[in-house]
Amino acid sequence: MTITIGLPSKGRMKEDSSAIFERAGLKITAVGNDRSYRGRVEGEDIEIAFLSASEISREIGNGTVDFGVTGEDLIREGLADADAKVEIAARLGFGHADVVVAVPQIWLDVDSMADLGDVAADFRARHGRRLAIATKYWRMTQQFFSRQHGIQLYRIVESLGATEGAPAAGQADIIVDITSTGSTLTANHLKVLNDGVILRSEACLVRARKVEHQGNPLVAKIIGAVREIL
Ligand SMILES: Nc1ncnc2c1ncn2[C@@H]1O[C@H](COP(=O)(O)OP(=O)(O)OP(=O)(O)O)[C@@H](O)[C@H]1O
Ligand SMILES: O=P(O)(O)OC[C@H]1O[C@H](OP(=O)(O)OP(=O)(O)O)[C@H](O)[C@@H]1O
Repeated sequence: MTITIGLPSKGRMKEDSSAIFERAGLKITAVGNDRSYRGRVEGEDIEIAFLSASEISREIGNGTVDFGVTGEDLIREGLADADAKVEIAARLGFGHADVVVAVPQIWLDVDSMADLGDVAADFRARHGRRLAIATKYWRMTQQFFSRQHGIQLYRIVESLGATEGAPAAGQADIIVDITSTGSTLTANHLKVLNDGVILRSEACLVRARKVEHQGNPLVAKIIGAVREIL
């Protein structure tokens, strides 16, 4: 059985992902010319599909690829019931970023999710509408606010980019977004709530849970080889 691995074809995870496999002794060669989105691992029955980090999460979820390297945030956001569909086989130590709840710095008496719950509860009475949260992480936001913190009175405003600018632009009151150095949040006068880290994400080797993987020596070899160099 040929094993297919999805690796980032572009973006911030591209170089480190391919390098991990090389270091693990799985040397990737492109099939066709340099612009090809298919590759192979030399000497093994392994195909490489070069895809974007978000496509990789989707393709592992539906089992089109057996393994992939992508951010845990994209797995948890992209897939309902992620743990049933995929296994995080290894955390790779790059692509670190936190998915966080951030509010305007001028909200001086809001430092925690409990404080934010109080704000949300009387937001409509004060402002005539629900608290608006700008994010592209709507699944994680709903889980964190509704299930973990019992906050039900809010509205999600889908943001596809420049999310940190949404409060100043009047599109939303607060945001849920990814941060690494924190400089974009600071530049936009936002602060992370002290218990507002939803997920500490990093690049992961992720496996689609498939019955045919059980007892497959190549599957075990890939996981073993990657874990060994971490
Ligand atoms: N500073 C950062 N900002 C955004 N994402 C980051 C950052 N640091 C690490 N990441 C991680 O990188 C991954 C996204 O990478 P990238 O933006 O290259 O993906 P992509 O799917 O190709 O993006 P797009 O399709 O939006 O161009 C996510 O898993 C995210 O957690
Ligand atoms: O905490 P920081 O180090 O400031 O990083 C966080 C920012 O970096 C990313 O945007 P980027 O400009 O890379 O573009 P993208 O949204 O297209 O990935 C991300 O969406 C945040 O806006």
